[in-house]
Amino acid sequence: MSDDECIQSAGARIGRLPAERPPALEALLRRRSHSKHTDDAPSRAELEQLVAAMASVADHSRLRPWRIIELRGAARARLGEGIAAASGGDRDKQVAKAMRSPLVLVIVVSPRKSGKVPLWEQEAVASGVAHFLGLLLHEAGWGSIWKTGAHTRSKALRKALGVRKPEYLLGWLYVGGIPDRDRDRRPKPRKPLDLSRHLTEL
Ligand SMILES: Cc1cc2nc3c(=O)[nH]c(=O)nc-3n(C[C@H](O)[C@H](O)[C@H](O)COP(=O)(O)O)c2cc1C
Repeated sequence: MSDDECIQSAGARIGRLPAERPPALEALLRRRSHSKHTDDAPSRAELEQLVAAMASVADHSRLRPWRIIELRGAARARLGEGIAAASGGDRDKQVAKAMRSPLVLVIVVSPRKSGKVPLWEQEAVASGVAHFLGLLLHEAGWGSIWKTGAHTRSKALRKALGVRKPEYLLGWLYVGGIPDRDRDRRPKPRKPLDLSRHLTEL
């Protein structure tokens, strides 16, 4: 099956879709994470363009209750050092893990005071930002994967990354170039959804 046939069959399972699928649907059907990256990474200018697009994420009262910390080069070690401090684990091992990709984007919930918008709604916005950013990165030809861990919300990791309460982490995206062997792969097969469970009616 060609890439297009594979995507087409995924789409066909979702519903009656026009032959020319809208770009957002196409991008979502093709989206996948990549855990292995080359040393290439989006430039600061490219990243700014993608992050600027997050102004369109649905956001109750437009609080924009999030921020992203960009880690490149030696700064990536801060992630590993924070995890090692939180877990009491091997610093060098954690630092090596954090440096596995050329760019790390730490996703931070930055709660705003609001009588109307509770924290869970603000976290939902930050989560949307992480999802859309991963989608846009993929569409732009970059690989990314959202990671977390047992110490994502630990004080030690927050401290290492300069994140102060009430801010907290939603995890981080490892970002980089997609290796040729992965780029050539056909779209990731997805188990079709059981729509009787995921789309219910009253
Ligand atoms: C909030 C969140 C946290 C995640 N944490 C991890 C993680 O720590 N380790 C991991 O291997 N995958 C984690 N994942 C899943 C990967 O990001 C990815 O979705 C998964 O490998 C499946 O690949 P796919 O996105 O191509 O379907 C997390 C996903 C989300 C949304």
